Amino acid sequence: MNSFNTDLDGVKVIENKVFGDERGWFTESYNHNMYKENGIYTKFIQDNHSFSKYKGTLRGLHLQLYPKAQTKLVRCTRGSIFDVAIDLRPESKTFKQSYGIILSETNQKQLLIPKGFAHGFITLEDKTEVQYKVDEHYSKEHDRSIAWNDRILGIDWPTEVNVISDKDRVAPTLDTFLEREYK
Ligand SMILES: Cc1cn([C@H]2C[C@H](O)[C@@H](COP(=O)(O)OP(=O)(O)O[C@H]3O[C@@H](C)C(=O)[C@@H](O)[C@H]3O)O2)c(=O)[nH]c1=O
Repeated sequence: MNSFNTDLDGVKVIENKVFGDERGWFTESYNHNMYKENGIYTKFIQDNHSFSKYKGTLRGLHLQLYPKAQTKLVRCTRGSIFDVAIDLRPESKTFKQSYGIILSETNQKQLLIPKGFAHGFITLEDKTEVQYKVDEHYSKEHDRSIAWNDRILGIDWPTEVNVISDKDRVAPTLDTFLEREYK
């Protein structure tokens, strides 16, 4: 297993070993001890899986507020996505900065996103599946959405947004979110 730090403290890219043979391939997509050896001590307690029918489906930007904040370990198991982590930790040197990466069925990369970050992705192909582990259960009361096209965040989405949920379409700007939740 290889893990790389990014410019955002705690956000890591993970590449697990893939064993190919004439049948196809095998990989350990998660191994508690191996992740621990790479400094990831998170105890994951829920696995999530989403399927998006069309290219250009945008999910995000989402986070759960404390005390239900979640660490997420994200991978794409069918198709491909542009995945983004946004640092919303007010005390962080990289507050409001984001990190984006392509995760795909082919590259098998994973993105570790710490608590205090928002997360979102756009699908780059039809029929795309995303699976991710979280370390806190879903809580509707703590679940929040921030506008995917917020001007301060200025995320450079690599493809046009075609499909978005009603919740995400009317999500507040970052400023409104911070005013409501962090003051
Ligand atoms: C996230 C989640 C949703 N649900 C339900 C609520 C709702 O009725 C339905 C669809 O939920 P959403 O529209 O929030 O699904 P989605 O837009 O895919 O939400 C996800 O987006 C990505 C970017 C994340 O980072 C995730 O944490 C999560 O917020 O599933 C659960 O029961 N458990 C869960 O853990």
